[in-house]
Amino acid sequence: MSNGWGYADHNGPEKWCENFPIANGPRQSPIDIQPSGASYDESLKPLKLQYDPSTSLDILNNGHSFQVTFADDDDSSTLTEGPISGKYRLKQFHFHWGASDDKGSEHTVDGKCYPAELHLVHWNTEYPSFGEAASKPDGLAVVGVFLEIGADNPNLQKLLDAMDAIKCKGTQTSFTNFDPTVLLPESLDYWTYLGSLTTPPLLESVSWIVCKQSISVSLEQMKKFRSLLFTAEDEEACCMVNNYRPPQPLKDREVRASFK
Ligand SMILES: Cc1ccnc(S(N)(=O)=O)n1
Ligand SMILES: [Zn+2]
Repeated sequence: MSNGWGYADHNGPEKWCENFPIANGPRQSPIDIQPSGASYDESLKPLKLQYDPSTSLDILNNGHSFQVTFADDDDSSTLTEGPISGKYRLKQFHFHWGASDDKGSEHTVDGKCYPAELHLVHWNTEYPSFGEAASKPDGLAVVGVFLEIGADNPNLQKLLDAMDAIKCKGTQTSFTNFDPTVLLPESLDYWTYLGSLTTPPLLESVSWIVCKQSISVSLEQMKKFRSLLFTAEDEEACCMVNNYRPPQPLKDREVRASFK
């Protein structure tokens, strides 16, 4: 893979195993969630997400997605309870989406794809940093939220308005005073399982927490996502779409549900 990993035929998910053999590991993500195969676990606690909007810093096109990065030098924005032990700090959130509304999410539910999926990435404060945590089996916790076509979602608008400033790979702009709580669904019922990062280096360090309820996104708002580019200003333009990894084998794992 001469020019790094991506989502094209020559450097996409089917090729990642060449440079990242863990791609065929025992706890890869995403997965197809089959609700009938998930076991309700009464010991699972409700998610406790406490975010301080003043920790949001900037929004970046990293050439694979766009991400909003948060200050993580103290416990101002954290995830606790839920399926995890201890305290995890919010590092960033980003999305995955498709070229059309029939695909784009990474997790699927009984084979159903959503047009997009939000990932809120947190790291375990048992470890000194995100980088250290990312290599530990209990190092990360990612909350996944499906986006479903429906009414215009005003809570996405600040993100969409910033996209004109980050059209190309490597561009970023200030993105302050944003509370990611507004991106969460009303119900925080969830499925949880042990998995991995869904992009290289595909580290098997993620406790996945996938919300059962989706949030809405309009057709017009999805078109704005698709206006971003994988490419830098001095490269031939390639639309940022289909930046999702397909479901991976469940292998010897269980999926638990926080709800009956
Ligand atoms: C921070 C980070 C890196 C790679 N992959 C992910 S993801 N898509 O599993 O949330 N997050
Ligand atoms: Zn992701």
